[in-house]
Amino acid sequence: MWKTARDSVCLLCRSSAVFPPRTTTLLEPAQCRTFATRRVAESGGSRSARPARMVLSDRVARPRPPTGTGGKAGSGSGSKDYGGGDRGDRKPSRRNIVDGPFAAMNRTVANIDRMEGRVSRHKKDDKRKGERKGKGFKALNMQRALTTIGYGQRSSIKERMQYVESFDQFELLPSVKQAVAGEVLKGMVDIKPTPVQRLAIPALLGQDVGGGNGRKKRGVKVDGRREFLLAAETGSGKTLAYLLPAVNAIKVAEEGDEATAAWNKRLEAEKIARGDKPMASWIDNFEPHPNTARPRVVVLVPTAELVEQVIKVAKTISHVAKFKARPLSANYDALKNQRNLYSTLGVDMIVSTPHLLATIAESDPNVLSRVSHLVIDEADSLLDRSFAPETTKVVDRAMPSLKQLVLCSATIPKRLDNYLVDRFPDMTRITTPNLHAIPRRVQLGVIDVSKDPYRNNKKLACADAIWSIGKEAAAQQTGKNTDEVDVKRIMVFVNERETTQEVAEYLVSKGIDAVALHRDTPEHRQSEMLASFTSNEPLIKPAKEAEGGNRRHLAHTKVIVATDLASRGIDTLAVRHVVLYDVPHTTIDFIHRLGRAGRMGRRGRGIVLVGKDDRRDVVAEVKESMFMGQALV
Ligand SMILES: Nc1ncnc2c1ncn2[C@@H]1O[C@H](COP(=O)(O)OP(=O)(O)OP(=O)(O)O)[C@@H](O)[C@H]1O
Repeated sequence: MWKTARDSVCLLCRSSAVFPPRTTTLLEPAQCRTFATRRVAESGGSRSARPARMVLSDRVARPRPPTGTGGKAGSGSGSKDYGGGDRGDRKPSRRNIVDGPFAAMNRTVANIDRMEGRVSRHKKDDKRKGERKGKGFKALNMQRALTTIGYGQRSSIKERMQYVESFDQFELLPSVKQAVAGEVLKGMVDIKPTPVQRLAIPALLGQDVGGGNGRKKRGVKVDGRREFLLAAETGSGKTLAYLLPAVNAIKVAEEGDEATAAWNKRLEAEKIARGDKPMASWIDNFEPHPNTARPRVVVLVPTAELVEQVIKVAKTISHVAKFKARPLSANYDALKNQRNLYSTLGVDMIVSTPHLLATIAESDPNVLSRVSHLVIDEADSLLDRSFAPETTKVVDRAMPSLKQLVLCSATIPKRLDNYLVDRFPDMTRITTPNLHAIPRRVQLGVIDVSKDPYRNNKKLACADAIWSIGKEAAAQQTGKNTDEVDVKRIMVFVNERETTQEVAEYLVSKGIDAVALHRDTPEHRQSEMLASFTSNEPLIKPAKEAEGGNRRHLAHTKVIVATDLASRGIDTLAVRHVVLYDVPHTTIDFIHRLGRAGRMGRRGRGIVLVGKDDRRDVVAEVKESMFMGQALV
C-alpha cells in the first residue's frame, strides 16, 4: 500500500508521499501519490481509479510540438497541455494559463515543458547555434577550425550595409573615385560597392555612414594607430576594400608634404635644363625622391603570383590617381627588385611577400621607417606557422610609424582568432554576413569513387568528370563557329604536392590538357600557368590547335592540378569548375578551394571525389551547408 519515504520529495508537487517506497531524493511524478491523485481529479476520473492507470504522459518533459505539426488543433503551441496525455481541443483550464496579470497564480502543475520551450532573447543565438551543433553538423563540429560569428551579429551587419549604395558616398578623393569607375571596374554597368567594401571603406577612412556604433566601426586608436580585420567571403572584392583607403591616404599625405613639393619643383627645373634629352638617360643621377626606399603603404601577400595580382590593381588605380606602386617578388631578379625599391622617382606603395621584404629590411631598416599603412592580405596564411615569423618581423619594424594596420582574410581560423585576441586585443573586426559560407551560386556534386565504374580508381573518376565537363562544353558549342573552340578552365585540387604531378600525367594520358602546379614549380612558371585561369576573357582557340591533331584529345578543357598554393587569393574569375580530387582536411580549405569558382556572384560547380577512406559525413554536411547558404561551422 501507500508508504512515505522520509528522504524522498516529488519533483513536481514537492510532497513526500510516494509509492512504492524509494530511497532516492527526487522522485518521478508517476511515483508521487499527491500528484497522481490530482491528475485523476483533473482528468475527470474518480478517486477509486487505480494508481497503475494514472501514468503521466511521456511527453511531460518534452517541449510542445510546434503548431501544425501533427496532433489535433489546439494541442500545439496554442494549447496548455502539460503532459496530461491527448486532450484534443479541450479548452485550457484557467489555472494553467501562464500569461497575463494572473500568471502563475494558483499553479498546481509544474511548468517543465513551458520552461524548456522558452528562450530568452539574449540566448536565441546560442540556442540556434546549439541546434546546429547538436543536430545538423556533427562531423563539421568535430573538426571545427573556424571561429563562429553569431547570426545576430550577421543580421546587424546586414542592416548597417544598407546605408551605402554607391562609391560616391565614400569620402575618397575625386581622383580615387574616378579610378574605380574609369579604370578598375571599367566597362561594368551599375557599379556598386560589394558588402565588404560598403563596410570596410568608410571604416578605414574614419567615416561614419550611419547605423550602429560609429566610434567602434571607425576603429579604436591604439598608440596612435587603428587596427582592423577585414573578413569576407572569397571573391568579394577585399582587394579594392583595402587598396582604395590606402591610396587615398597616400594622396592626402602627399598634399601636405613640403619635401615632395620642393623635389617636384627641382625635377621640373632639371627637365627644362636637360632640354630634349630623354629622362631615362639622366634620372638615375638626379637626387632621390624623399620617398625613395621609404614607402608609405606596404601590402604583404603570401605568393609572387598574388604580388602580381595586387600590383596590377594598384597600378590600374595609379593611372588616374597618380602614385607609384612597385612589386617586390621572386618573379624578378635582385636588380629589378632593387630598382623598384630604390628608384630615384620614389615609391609610395610596395606589394611584397613577407620573406623578401623582411630580408631587405634586415640590411636596410629605413625601408620600413615611414610606413603609415600596412596591409596583411591573406592573413590566415601569413600569420600561420610557416609565414608568421617573417610577417611579424615586418610588422614589428613598421609598428612605430604605423597609423593603420589592416589584416584581410576570407576565413578566421581559431588560431588566428586567438593570436589576434592576444596580440591586438583592440582590433576592430569587420566581417560580412556571409563570412565562412561558400559563394551561393556554387553547387557541389559528389562522386562516390568506391562504386562502379571507378572501383576506387580516383584518377579515372577525375578524368571522367573532366571529360563530362568537356563534352557538355562541346554540346553547348554545336551550331556555333566550328573552327574555334571555347575552352573551359578547370582547377583540380589535391592535398599533397606529390599527387599533382601524378594526377596531371594521368589526365594527359587520357587526352586532357593538364599541368601540375605546386610549391616546387618555379615562380615565373606558376604565373604563366595561372595566366589563362585569371584572365576574364573567354579562352578561344582554333579547333585544330585545341584538338592537337588527336581525336582522343579533349579539346574543350584546360586543367591545372594544384595544391593549396593556388587556392589562396588567386582571382580566377574565368573558372567555373573546381574538382576536389582529395577531400580537404579542413573547412578552411573547402572555403578557399571552392572559392576559386563562383567569384563576384558568378555561377560555379564544385565536384568532390569521395573514396572509401574519406569522411563522407563531412562532405555531406558541407553540401548541406552550401545548399542552405550557411557558414561552414
Ligand atoms: N564593386 C565591385 N563590383 C564588381 N566587381 C568587383 C567589385 N570589386 C571588386 N570586383 C572584382 O571582383 C573580383 C574579385 O575581387 P578580389 O580578388 O578582391 O576578391 P577577394 O575578396 O580578395 O577574394 P579572395 O578571398 O579569394 O582573395 C576582381 O576581379 C575584382 O575586379
